[in-house]
Amino acid sequence: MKQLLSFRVTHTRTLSQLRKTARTPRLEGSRNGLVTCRVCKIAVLSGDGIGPEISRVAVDLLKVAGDIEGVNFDFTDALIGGAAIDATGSPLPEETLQICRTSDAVLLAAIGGYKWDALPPEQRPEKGLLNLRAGLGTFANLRPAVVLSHLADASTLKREVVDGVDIMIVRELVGGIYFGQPRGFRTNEQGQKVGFNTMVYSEPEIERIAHVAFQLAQKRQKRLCSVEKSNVLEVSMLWKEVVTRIGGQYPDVELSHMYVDNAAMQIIRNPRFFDTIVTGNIFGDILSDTASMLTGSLGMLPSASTSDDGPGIFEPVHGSAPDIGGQDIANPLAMVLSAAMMCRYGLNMPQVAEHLEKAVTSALDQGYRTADLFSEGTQKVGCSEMGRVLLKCIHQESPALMVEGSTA
Ligand SMILES: NC(=O)C1=CN([C@@H]2O[C@H](COP(=O)(O)OP(=O)(O)OC[C@H]3O[C@@H](n4cnc5c(N)ncnc54)[C@H](O)[C@@H]3O)[C@@H](O)[C@H]2O)C=CC1
Ligand SMILES: CC(C)CC(=O)C(=O)O
Ligand SMILES: [Mg+2]
Repeated sequence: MKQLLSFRVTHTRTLSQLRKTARTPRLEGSRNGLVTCRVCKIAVLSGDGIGPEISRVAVDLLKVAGDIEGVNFDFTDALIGGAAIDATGSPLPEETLQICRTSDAVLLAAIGGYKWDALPPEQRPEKGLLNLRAGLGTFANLRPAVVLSHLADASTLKREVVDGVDIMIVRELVGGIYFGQPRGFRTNEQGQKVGFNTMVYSEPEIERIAHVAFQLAQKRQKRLCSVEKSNVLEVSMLWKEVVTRIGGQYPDVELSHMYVDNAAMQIIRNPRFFDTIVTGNIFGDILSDTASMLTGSLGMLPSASTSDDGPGIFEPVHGSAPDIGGQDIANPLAMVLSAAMMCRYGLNMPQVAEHLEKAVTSALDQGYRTADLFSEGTQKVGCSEMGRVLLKCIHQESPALMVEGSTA
């Protein structure tokens, strides 16, 4: 966790620079003319599957950490994904988008599930998430994959391969093949059904994500690897050309290029080669799930998605895990670390983030593991039990500030 923390501290300034309109929490209440509390409006989108279980843990921790630091989190629950389809017929109701737009940040768990898999593309839960990202313009998705020393043996790869890994994947989030037109189904001349999508990027779209990635790399190890498929795809040829040109403005950053198939292999073969990666929407999606296994579990990877203005979206990298939904066995740590990223980068409240991050470190130090990370010699806990352990850790760190009525 030390490495994760040091990444966070080191990069705070870059990320707040990226968020040109950093959300400034409102001030509320005064005692003898002194401000006593800050108010942060958070849209909570729990979604489907394990979503409600893991977001409950994060919200409970935020309340306690906020109380300790004099921050009043004003949470508004809103529907997205399958839950929204069931309630309203739409995977992203207009009301949800409005709540998100008027919030300081969006804390999202996950969407999707078997129940909705047969729906047409426009009506699926995934469409709700894509439309939310597009609606808020969150083009820069930062997905850190950091191997914590306590968990190096939890990876399916050897400790000597994963020890010390600290990769930042910068994924373009509102363009590429997930959004390109035309898309759909048609019938060809032979009467056969054909499905098609379009992978498209414009120069400005590549330029803005490249700037984000170079600026992040400047604050890290100053090595940026641009991942694409320019040996085959025109869209990737343009990607490489634009990233190379933007690189001229960042002579202190060593830029390399890699085809995505090779990158997937190198992440497994020699992950420490990578410092910062910049890539398009679908490649970043796939490579971040790949990189998650370096850390021991997909349930460990948080993310932050930022725009030029407006609230960011903070969500774990994983999906709704319908295979384990409702069983209280999911790992809530990616969700908790996403909430920490929200506090640190979305709300500029590093002191609140620290409570959450330290609680995660401390719970792992004490040997608590959810099923995905469990091994002999550690203590297996469920999702809500891990939540209680984390709350206890926060209270142990700040005993003098123990909040009346809180349930450690
Ligand atoms: N951002 C989002 O909301 C995303 C949603 N999805 C949706 O989620 C649904 C399931 O997709 P999958 O491909 O199965 O991906 P998934 O990420 O939900 O699950 C993949 C595997 O990882 C496990 N897993 C994931 N998160 C975990 C956690 N926190 N703790 C313990 N184990 C965890 C699952 O049990 C499963 O075995 C689909 O409907 C998909 O479209 C998928 C990815 C992202
Ligand atoms: C639309 C989502 C399901 C895409 C995804 O897997 C992700 O963003 O990680
Ligand atoms: Mg994904």
